[in-house]
Amino acid sequence: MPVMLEVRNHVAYVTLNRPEAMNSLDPESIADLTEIWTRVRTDPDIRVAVLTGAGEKSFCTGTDMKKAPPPTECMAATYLRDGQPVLPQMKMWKPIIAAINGYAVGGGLEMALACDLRIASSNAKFGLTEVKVASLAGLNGTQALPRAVPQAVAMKMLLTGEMISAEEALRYGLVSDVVEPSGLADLARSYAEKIASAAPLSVQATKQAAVLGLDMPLEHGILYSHLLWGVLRDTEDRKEGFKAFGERRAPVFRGA
Ligand SMILES: CC(C)(COP(=O)(O)OP(=O)(O)OC[C@H]1O[C@@H](n2cnc3c(N)ncnc32)[C@H](O)[C@@H]1OP(=O)(O)O)[C@@H](O)C(=O)NCCC(=O)NCCSC(=O)/C(=C/c1ccccc1)CC(=O)O
Repeated sequence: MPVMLEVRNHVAYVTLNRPEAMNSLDPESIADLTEIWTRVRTDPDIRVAVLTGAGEKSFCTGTDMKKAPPPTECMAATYLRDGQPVLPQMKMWKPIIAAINGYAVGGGLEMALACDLRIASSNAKFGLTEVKVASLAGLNGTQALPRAVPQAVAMKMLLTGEMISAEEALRYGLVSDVVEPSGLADLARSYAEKIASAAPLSVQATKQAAVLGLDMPLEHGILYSHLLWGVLRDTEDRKEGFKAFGERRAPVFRGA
């Protein structure tokens, strides 16, 4: 399988599984990802996802440039019927953690930018190298990178195609943690299980408030988040959370 899915303890582990091609995205991987993200978004048993690459060299190097098929129709037809590939399926209120285990290049970095948490192994490298192959970081890179790191750094990366190291990515805030390669999967699992043990509706509403709030004036964002708090106020899980606290026991959340 070009992409593997395993669900354990409410966590979906999504692994790009073409290490021999640096986990680049061929048409089969894109088809698998479309199906898998739909499952992650809709399966009530799944509360959070971890996206990573097989092996220790590469998270994902973007489009498989050796297998990209020539277009069979004009771009207008594709764009107006299907929209963008890959990223729209990742749009969901369940959190996604990128566990970046090596190169995150081109569309690979763009997928990582579409995730909510980014953690990396110390050998990871990050680049939007599309200008070097006569293309453009057209998934979200030209928009998301300048919002994720200082603009001067983003412009250098976008215009020169130069890669940065894990240490630089940590310094610029592109990732929150850098660990030895052998510790990456455990760290991803530990964050994912923490998120999965929290109340699912609360986690999703929190992501929605933070993500949508970024594009709102502050006062609107604050008011919107208060409405979301109100949406959660009457949930069974909030009652359970407060009750469990009083009874000094772990809460049992049901997403209701
Ligand atoms: C990452 C590298 C610098 C690593 O170099 P290294 O020397 O360590 O390893 P290699 O020998 O180069 O790689 C091993 C093996 O893997 C194959 N490989 C690696 N990456 C790709 C790839 N992206 N496509 C196909 N094959 C790949 C490599 O050929 C080797 O195979 P072998 O010879 O052993 O058979 C280095 O690999 C590197 O620079 N890779 C390319 C990175 C890159 O340029 N990525 C950008 C691709 S373009 C893109 O992602 C786009 C996304 C997009 C935008 C908008 C809408 C949809 C998608 C743009 C686009 O598609 O136009």
